[in-house]
Amino acid sequence: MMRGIHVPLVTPFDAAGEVAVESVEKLAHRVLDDGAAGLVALGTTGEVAALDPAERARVIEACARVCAERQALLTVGVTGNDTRSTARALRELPEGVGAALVTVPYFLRPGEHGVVAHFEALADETPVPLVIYHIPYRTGQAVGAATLRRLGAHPMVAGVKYAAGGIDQDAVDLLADPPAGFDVLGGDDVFVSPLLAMGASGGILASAHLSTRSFADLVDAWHAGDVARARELGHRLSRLSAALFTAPNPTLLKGVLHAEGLIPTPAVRLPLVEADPATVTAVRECFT
Ligand SMILES: O=C(O)C1=N[C@H](C(=O)O)C[C@H](O)C1
Repeated sequence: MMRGIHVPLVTPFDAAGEVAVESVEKLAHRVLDDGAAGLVALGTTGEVAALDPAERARVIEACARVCAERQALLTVGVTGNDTRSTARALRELPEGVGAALVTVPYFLRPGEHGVVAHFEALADETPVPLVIYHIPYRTGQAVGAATLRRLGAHPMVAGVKYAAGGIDQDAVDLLADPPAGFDVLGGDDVFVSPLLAMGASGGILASAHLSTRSFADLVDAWHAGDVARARELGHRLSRLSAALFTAPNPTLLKGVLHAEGLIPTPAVRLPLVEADPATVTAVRECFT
């Protein structure tokens, strides 16, 4: 269901600090024109925590409009660390949303039994398929291959965005024997190429706002078994991603998109602060 590159869109702000909806739509069309398979709205990259409910609704609406027109999958980030409110947020997702990217409950550290109970409860009542967002360096909660395999057997769990901060033993175990129909998507930009080499279906990558076509080609090359091309693209793109993540995401990405004339301002909301111009220049040198 989730093969290919899914771009977690930034939320651009205009000079008055309001969400620049027109710019969201333009970016969405641009990445889909360049080979992305779908969009992710309200991810970390979209600064979801800094948006109020009305702003979140406008971002989803804009992305849903574009995805409907382009027949692309729209995934929406749903973050929460209690099961009841997360289930409510899933039930309230509007028309046009095709999947939900749901973070492993963060900060609380409920243990893997708690993670299983959380996702099974959500999967039993969600209106759209779930993608588990596994990012232990942000959530504080480990989730092993056996747990992901068990959750992946649920018909409403479509996959995992795998962001363990590297290629760990659980990634190797999971990709050796994933549940049928369960997609493993790279979520750490720098490590997407090795994950694809091991059998991942694609990636949810902020870096794919830039060089979208090359990221899509990277997925295709690994899937087609064109190792020479995949390696060359993988090494090149990992340098771009490494440069892009030398400052907190999406500060640098927004700086670059603004410098390229693709969003009206580089503004981010506190506690994020804008990237300095020298780092923006360093990233631009990686893809020009
Ligand atoms: O918003 C996302 O989805 C992503 N967030 C990650 C992060 O900010 O650490 C990076 C990844 O590329 C996608």
